[in-house]
Amino acid sequence: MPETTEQVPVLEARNLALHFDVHVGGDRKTIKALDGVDLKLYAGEIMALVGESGSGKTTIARVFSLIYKQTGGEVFFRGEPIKVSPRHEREYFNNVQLIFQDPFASLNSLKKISYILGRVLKIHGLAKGRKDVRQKSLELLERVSMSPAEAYIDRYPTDLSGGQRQRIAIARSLAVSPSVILADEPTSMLDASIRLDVLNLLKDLREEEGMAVMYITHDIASARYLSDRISVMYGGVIVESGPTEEVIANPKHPYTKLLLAAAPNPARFKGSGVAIPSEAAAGTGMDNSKTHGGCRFAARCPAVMDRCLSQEPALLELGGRQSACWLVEDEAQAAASGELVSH
Ligand SMILES: Nc1ncnc2c1ncn2[C@@H]1O[C@H](COP(=O)(O)OP(=O)(O)OP(=O)(O)O)[C@@H](O)[C@H]1O
Repeated sequence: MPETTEQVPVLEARNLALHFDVHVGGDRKTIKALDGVDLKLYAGEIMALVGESGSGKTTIARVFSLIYKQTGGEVFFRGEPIKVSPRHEREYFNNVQLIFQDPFASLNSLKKISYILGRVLKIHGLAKGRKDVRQKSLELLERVSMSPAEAYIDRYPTDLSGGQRQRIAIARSLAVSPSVILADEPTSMLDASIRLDVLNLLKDLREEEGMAVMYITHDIASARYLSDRISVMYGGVIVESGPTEEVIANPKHPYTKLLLAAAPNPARFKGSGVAIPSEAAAGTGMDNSKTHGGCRFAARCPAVMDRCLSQEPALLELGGRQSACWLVEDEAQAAASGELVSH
């Protein structure tokens, strides 16, 4: 959590854009997966990135994991622009690790757990000799509560449940002692009964090892359960961000209000992690290949005003919260002039 506003974020995106040129049935289209994202992740915090399908959440994780190169804007690690060269990448991946959605696809099912963990330890020069590699692999298993570790180390991923596989994937990323984990829907492929275990593991890693976690999800209830801060994405930009409880109790952006209204019970979290039925309850998702004159949420916004159709609101700071909405701009101006505004 930021102790002061001066604290340097461990990861930061400034005006980040990623536009994909695609060909659809002979036509060329530009998909604006990210279209000017401003985002900060601070050391030791859990920040949830929430939004419906196609809003750009995975694309952000992929840019921060150097899988995609942005087409605009900048990304920073500890205040320095992220450099892409073999030497810098290695150092970067010692600090920033990505956990994928699908623990079935991300682990080689033909190899034993001992090989999967030992390989990373050897590649990064973190263990030497068979005994040391095995000992450190056992320690990694204990860190993700796969205990007794001896009972798991000689098994194959196919012998394990989805939740256990995700723990192995997390253990593998912990081998380098990262300071940041990017967790892209880490529980969405798991049985409802074990989702909470994996979320609690991420919580423990933050508590015990001080890691920063960017938790990507559709599910605002699990975001509430896990995170200190929520950033809400819509159509390739952040439309609202702030301390989790404040955002849930008093959402500023009409899109966040719709997400909360569409969630079956935002106070619920029993580990079921049911995704927000946003399309059904809040209209259809945005077509991010179309150009929009004003606010990208205007077509779905119940509070739309004339200027929303022609001018795009910037992400505005208001008392430790941020929101990209003209209503909030009005509120900020009223606050500055001592008026009271109610919506
Ligand atoms: N490699 C690619 N080529 C073309 N378009 C892409 C590519 N990757 C992502 N997109 C598009 O970018 C947009 C954002 O996708 P992204 O996967 O980041 O969304 P998301 O919020 O993570 O959604 P989901 O929750 O469904 O994963 C979507 O319209 C997607 O189709």
